[in-house]
Amino acid sequence: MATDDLRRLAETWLADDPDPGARDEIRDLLARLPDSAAELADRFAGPLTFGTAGLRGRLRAGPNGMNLAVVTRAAAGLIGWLGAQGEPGPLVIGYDARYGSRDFAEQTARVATAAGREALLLPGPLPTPVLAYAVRRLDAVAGVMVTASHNPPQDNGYKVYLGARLGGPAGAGAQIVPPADAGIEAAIRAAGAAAEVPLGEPGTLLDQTIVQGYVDSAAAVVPAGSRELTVAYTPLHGVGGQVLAATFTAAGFAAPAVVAEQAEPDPDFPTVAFPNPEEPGAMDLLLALAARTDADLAIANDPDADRCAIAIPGAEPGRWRPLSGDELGVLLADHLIRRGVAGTYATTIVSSTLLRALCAARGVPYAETLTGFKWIVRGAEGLAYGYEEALGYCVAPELVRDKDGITAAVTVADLAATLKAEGRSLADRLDELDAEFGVHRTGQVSLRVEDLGRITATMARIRQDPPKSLLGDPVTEVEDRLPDADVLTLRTARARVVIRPSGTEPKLKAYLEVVEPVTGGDLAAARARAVAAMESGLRPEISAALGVG
Ligand SMILES: O=P([O-])(O)O[C@H]1O[C@H](COP(=O)(O)O)[C@@H](O)[C@H](O)[C@H]1O
Ligand SMILES: [Mg+2]
Repeated sequence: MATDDLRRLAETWLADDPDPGARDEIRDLLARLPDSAAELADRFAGPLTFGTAGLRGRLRAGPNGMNLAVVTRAAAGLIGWLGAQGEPGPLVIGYDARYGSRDFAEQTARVATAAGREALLLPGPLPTPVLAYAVRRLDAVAGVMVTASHNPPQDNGYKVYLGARLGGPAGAGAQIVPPADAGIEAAIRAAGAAAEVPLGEPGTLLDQTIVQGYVDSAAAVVPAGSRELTVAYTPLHGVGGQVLAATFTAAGFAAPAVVAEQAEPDPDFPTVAFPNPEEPGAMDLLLALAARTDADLAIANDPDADRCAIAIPGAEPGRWRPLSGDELGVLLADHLIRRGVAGTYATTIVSSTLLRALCAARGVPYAETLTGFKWIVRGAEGLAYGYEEALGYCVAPELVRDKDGITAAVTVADLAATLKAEGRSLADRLDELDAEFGVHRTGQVSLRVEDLGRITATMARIRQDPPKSLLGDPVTEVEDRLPDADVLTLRTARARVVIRPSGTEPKLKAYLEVVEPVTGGDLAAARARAVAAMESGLRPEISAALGVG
């Protein structure tokens, strides 16, 4: 864009931005033109759009960031769209402990009340699943959760949920999907200037009853059983701590030992490089605590507590083994199937194929959807359970129509305690599943970029010239989901690779799977072959194909 056009865009925005800090940022960038041209162009590259999980972006001024002006217009668009649907009912609003979260939540409430809609604010920074629960429980017309989940501290985001009347039976309390997201985006564009959006009263602050309601229902997700279990836990500087501890004690477990440095919400996430349990090192303090307290199970939530990661004692004393989302996802499915929980079991096209095999063997209905929990929860009539490889699990779809790191945690604790009472462990159950179905080893390669164009270019290049062979086997199938979804799947006899751009972060992701049959009952040998195929074969091959490293 020409510098003059950029300057005009920025000046127009400046005149409308209600936040003095944000105005200073833009003024500063304008003063430093032409040196700041690239930065300004990026900030005005376009509006944030609804990705995998709502709006998400850097906290910074301009349309391509999360800031008060963008949130005001987003709220005005949402409220306008709800009005246009002719649906009455309250909007319920939650927020995490990130920079800006509370302000963005309160601004959303004011936009709602000015338009004559009741706004109900959750009583403090709380987990995303509490908001998703509240949308259903309070029969809200819609919900907003201000959070950027596990993203870096500089980010924030805005998740939008619809209640039963607009979301339909499967989508009641779930995040928005097309066409609602496009409709709301159009309403946001039409909302006009942020400065002209009317602001009303601050809305109604809900009391702790809603939190207690969630805690009681979450605890009731697990049936009575053994509660002999020692747990180490971290909320990873996020908002999960109190609700998780309350849920554990309500379910009859002892309160877990908590990583002290990460126990309280802190928007700087000071002890981790990325507050994402998937990232290397994020669980180090947790594993140290688990070893120190001789725990049976280590549990981490992501900062908005909709994800759950666990680690189990390793083969050698003092060593801990973090499980992948696929491992825990299949363990939970297996547990619920054994408990006789009827209905469809669902996962996504980027998760392990083990759930499909398990469901087929047990005669249980199975469904597969695109990436994102908004799709999983709509994946089937009569959903019993859903999970995705990104550490997301829904064990109680009638309670929370989204992933829920709290009910997942208490369910895996129930499973671990049940096994422990039988003198067995989660590791034993994983062994049994591998012996029965073969070792399904999954992994991920991701390309983090500064320039989003690199993602588009890489996808185009791989579409044009996909790898002909992987692990020495010919690629027998290349499945392209365009135009429905920007997803490419490659298959060989032993491996599967799914490549797609992230919808929440500037990343290209490849999801890898290698399946190694167990021959002659030798599980250890099959595992070793699977690890070698993944680490010395598929991972380097795909890293090279994507240009990672
Ligand atoms: O960030 P969260 O915890 O809200 O999680 C969100 O983003 C994840 C990553 O999505 P992507 O691969 O497109 O970046 C999705 O797997 C998940 O379903 C979605 O709810
Ligand atoms: Mg999250």
